[in-house]
Amino acid sequence: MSVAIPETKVVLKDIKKSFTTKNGTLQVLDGISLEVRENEFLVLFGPGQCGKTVLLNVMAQLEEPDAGQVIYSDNRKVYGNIGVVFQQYAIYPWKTVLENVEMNGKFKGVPKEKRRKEAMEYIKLVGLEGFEKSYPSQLSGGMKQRVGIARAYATNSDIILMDEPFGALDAQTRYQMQEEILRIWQQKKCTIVFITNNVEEAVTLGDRIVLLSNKPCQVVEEFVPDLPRPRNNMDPRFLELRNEIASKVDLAL
Ligand SMILES: Nc1ncnc2c1ncn2[C@@H]1O[C@H](COP(=O)(O)OP(=O)(O)OP(=O)(O)O)[C@@H](O)[C@H]1O
Repeated sequence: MSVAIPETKVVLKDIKKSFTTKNGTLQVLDGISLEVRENEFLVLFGPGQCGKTVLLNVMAQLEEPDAGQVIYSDNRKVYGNIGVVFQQYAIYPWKTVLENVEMNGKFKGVPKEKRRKEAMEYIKLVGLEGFEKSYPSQLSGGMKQRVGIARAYATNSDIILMDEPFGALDAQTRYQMQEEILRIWQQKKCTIVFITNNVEEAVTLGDRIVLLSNKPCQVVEEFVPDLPRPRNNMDPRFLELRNEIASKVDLAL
């Protein structure tokens, strides 16, 4: 029996990035190399301020690295062709849910009828059916982030980058959204690169967890949880892995 080997979607090769600040040069990324595979849920986990957002911006080609390469398997032009979900919702307050979700299609000149139909599908996928005409101010934090997820999916990208998307939510909503993102990803498979500084979230979500060190940020170790989904955070194996990773973060600090 042949086993399908997942295709590599993105390769990061020895990425370095520094900034010039009033206190001198701040080396943020210091030689990051990793591979992102087709349809995996990859978690990048590291302490606060270690450089996760900078790394994601480099992957999204919003930021130019000083050295190293970001290579997409299909040589794509990334801008506008990759879905990104940000921590602070980043949705337009003066636009409705539907208008926010169809925004990318509008920029790309997709005919109105087609982009509306697609946007409605994604609104349904994220559980916001019935709220198409609502404005962000009428939505809870979790619902706003559902809009962000639907908008990212509506780019029709096979890769979605998520920068601590649940970081601003209260604990209860955060748990609920973790279940939701897994349901959405299992229903509509794509590659997700998910940033978090929460170890429990990392173990709940990741097919693979890449532990990053504090600045200057490097890859410390990779973990592949051998835990069935849905994962139970009271399972002794879950706790063991969570503790192992957490102990290595302390070392990294
Ligand atoms: N444009 C910039 N100019 C100067 N310093 C920057 C710039 N962008 C990021 N930094 C610095 O790079 C470091 C890493 O920032 P980054 O936002 O990537 O951290 P993070 O790991 O995402 O943090 P958090 O988990 O708190 O969101 C920080 O010290 C930040 O101040």
